[in-house]
Amino acid sequence: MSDELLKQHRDAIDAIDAQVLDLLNQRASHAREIGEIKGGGVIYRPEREAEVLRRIQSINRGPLPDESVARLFREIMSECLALEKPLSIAYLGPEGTFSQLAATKHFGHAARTVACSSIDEAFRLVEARTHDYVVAPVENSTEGAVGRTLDLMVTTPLKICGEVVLRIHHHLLRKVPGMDGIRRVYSHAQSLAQCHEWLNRQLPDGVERVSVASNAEAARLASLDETACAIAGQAAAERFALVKLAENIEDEPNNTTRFLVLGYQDVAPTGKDRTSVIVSAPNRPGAVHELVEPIARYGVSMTKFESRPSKAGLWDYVFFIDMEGHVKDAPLADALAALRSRASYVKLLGAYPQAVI
Ligand SMILES: C=C(O[C@@H]1C=C(C(=O)O)C=C[C@H]1O)C(=O)O
Repeated sequence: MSDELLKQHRDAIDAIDAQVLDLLNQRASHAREIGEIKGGGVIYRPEREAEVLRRIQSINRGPLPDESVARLFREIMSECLALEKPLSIAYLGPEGTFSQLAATKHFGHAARTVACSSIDEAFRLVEARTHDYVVAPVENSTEGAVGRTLDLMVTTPLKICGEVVLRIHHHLLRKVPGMDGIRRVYSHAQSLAQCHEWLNRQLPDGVERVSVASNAEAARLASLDETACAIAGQAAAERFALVKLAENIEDEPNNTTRFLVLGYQDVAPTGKDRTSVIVSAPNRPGAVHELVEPIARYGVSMTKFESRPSKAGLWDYVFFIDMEGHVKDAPLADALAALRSRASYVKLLGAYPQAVI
């Protein structure tokens, strides 16, 4: 490699960096001006952020991949927004949980993430306006619904204003190397279930499986006890300086969790949205079929249908339905109007941009 050639490229990079820096600060100045125009109103605009990310991907000519440029612009917007007003995001802690990763993936590193001791507490702190948004897991591709989040959605006054999709990798972590002398494995019940087959095959007989409040809590407990190990992700491994005994031990290679972002805010349509509702049907034959019939009739794509006990009466259910489209746009608006006329109860949980990254 010629030293002269190397120097030429590095000089070019230095000059470009100076321009990039200048342009970033120009962008930030506009964001700050926009903050003034908003005049203390809602600062975070998910519809605009989704539009920025989708546009960047559509005009990207490489060699950086679309996903990389979207990640970079995610951080740029995060820093610009923080000049208008720093956001605080409540999540199920402690630090190092997948919920925290999801919060940072969605809001970028300039947002402050606040660990809460339960999903309930995270909702309550945002409902009380102590924090701006809550990020809560709602479903996992292997294990299905997160019941507690769904139950909180029934009563919360908060609206869904975004979604985050996160690939979940689990590792077996321990304070010391080697499998000898392990007596128990800590993890969240969902993660124990997601790694069930691997644990059956690989763990020595008699190792107790102990479910705890979060994976980060599992990692913390394992950091205090050499006879224990934990199933948790990379962030928790780093935070508690644990040794990785085995990597990516999830049974399902595409293991993915979907999180919802909730706050006091309605979101305008972007052209690629999702709408979530809770409905209940009168308890008679064919009622559920009648309820969803308009969704099919108007050609709306239903991306989720989940039932939960309503807690109002025995064998009484509410249904969580996600549909592609925005409640303000046809054909979803028409389908929802028809659905309202048939359901005994409908709650609009929110209409929000589909996850971009
Ligand atoms: C600058 C704005 O405020 C925030 C920052 C954005 C950005 O940096 O592009 C986009 C949307 C908002 O979350 C805006 O509303 O346009």
